[in-house]
Amino acid sequence: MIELNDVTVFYPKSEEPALNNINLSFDRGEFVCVLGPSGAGKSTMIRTINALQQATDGKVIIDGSDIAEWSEWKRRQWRSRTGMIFQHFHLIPRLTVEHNVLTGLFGQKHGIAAFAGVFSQSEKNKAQAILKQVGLEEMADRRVEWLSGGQKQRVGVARALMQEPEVFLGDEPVASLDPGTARSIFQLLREVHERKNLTTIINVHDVTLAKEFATRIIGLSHGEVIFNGSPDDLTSIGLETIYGKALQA
Ligand SMILES: Nc1ncnc2c1ncn2[C@@H]1O[C@H](COP(=O)(O)OP(=O)(O)OP(=O)(O)O)[C@@H](O)[C@H]1O
Repeated sequence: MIELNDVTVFYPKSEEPALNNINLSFDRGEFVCVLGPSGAGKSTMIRTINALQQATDGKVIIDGSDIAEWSEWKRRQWRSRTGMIFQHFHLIPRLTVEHNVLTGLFGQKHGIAAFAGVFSQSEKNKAQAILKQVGLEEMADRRVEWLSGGQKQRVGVARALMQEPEVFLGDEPVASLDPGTARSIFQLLREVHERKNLTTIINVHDVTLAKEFATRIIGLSHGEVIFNGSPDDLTSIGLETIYGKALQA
């Protein structure tokens, strides 16, 4: 379980906190979508959960253990248990699809071995099996730079799966995709989430996708939680509070 207890994050030289006294918990099996306008603190929350950003105040507790007390090695271990998916994919364009997927082992292997493409046959077989799950088995040898945005994000999901994660964190993973492709990526994420019984936390701007796929929605505004409930409970009034303007639920 992931718990944020009274978590506040100030960036250096900022007068306003990026996260302000956040209290949230995330259970295994939850598919949580985080909504909020630009600057609300969504990325900061993901980075704080991933131990990339330290809380200025409060505690981040993973399975009962306080992140602040962890060694850098333990933090890295935690990151290797969390699969990250990004808006701009963060893939290596000139490498093949399969090689990019294998870089998901980066946290578990020696960095140079991972980068130089030194992977065992069993690791390659695993990458192939994962590529099949995300519908890219025919594209293993293709360079990533030749793929469409949706295909690139499937590679991003496959790379995260290579880590055998317990947690999936997405920072606007569909913001660069057209609506149909965005929906198919959410379908894939939800499918993988259910198959692996993950904890999934996705920042998203698209309210319709959040309402369709999330088991719970969190609304952030100015670093504060202003909605935390089921998709059905998110009314147009709730959305107006999150975004500060009238939106249709
Ligand atoms: N590295 C940083 N240094 C200083 N301030 C930062 C830094 N990163 C984010 N901030 C500030 O912290 C606040 C929260 O930013 P954050 O990126 O978490 O919001 P967000 O909801 O993810 O926004 P977006 O939807 O635009 O990605 C903003 O005011 C932002 O300007």
